[in-house]
Amino acid sequence: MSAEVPYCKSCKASVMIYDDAERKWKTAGRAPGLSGACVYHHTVENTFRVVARKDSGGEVVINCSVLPQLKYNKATPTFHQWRDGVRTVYGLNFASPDEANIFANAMESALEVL
Ligand SMILES: CC[C@@H]1C=C[C@H]2CCN(C(=O)[C@@H]3CC[C@H]4C=C[C@]5(CCCN5C(=O)[C@H](Cc5ccccc5Cl)NC(C)=O)C(=O)N43)[C@@H]2C(=O)N1CC(=O)O
Repeated sequence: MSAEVPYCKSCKASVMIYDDAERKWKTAGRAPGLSGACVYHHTVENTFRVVARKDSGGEVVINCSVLPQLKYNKATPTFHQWRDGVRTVYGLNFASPDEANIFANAMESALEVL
């Protein structure tokens, strides 16, 4: 029984990573198409992380800790973003505002209990 449990359902989004050099968003991963993004809660350590996997092939395109100081930015009703430390900026282009809200609620509740 893993101590790590989903904090929300898997949310459909196109996962983007910001390329600082070119100053543009790039689609994360090799396979095209949508991913399932989920916030996981490690119930023993009380830590959280975001894991996103491509629908086709299951490639992991996000695996990042949700640190207490994380700023989650809802840039539009369907495009949310955050910085992982100082390195990477992740953007999630959600398939619908509902999916965006489900994911955002999980992130915001995680940040409240951290
Ligand atoms: C999938 C395409 C995508 C869809 C939607 C729109 C929405 C706006 N938008 C952007 O990329 C906006 C425009 C300016 C650019 C400039 C910089 C960026 C890029 C890197 C981060 N960033 C910040 O503004 C960060 C955010 C932040 C605030 C607070 C906490 C955390 C963070 Cl990460 N603010 C700081 C101060 O760093 C940025 O989001 N930017 C998206 C966009 O145009 N497109 C279409 C395309 O690209 O063709």
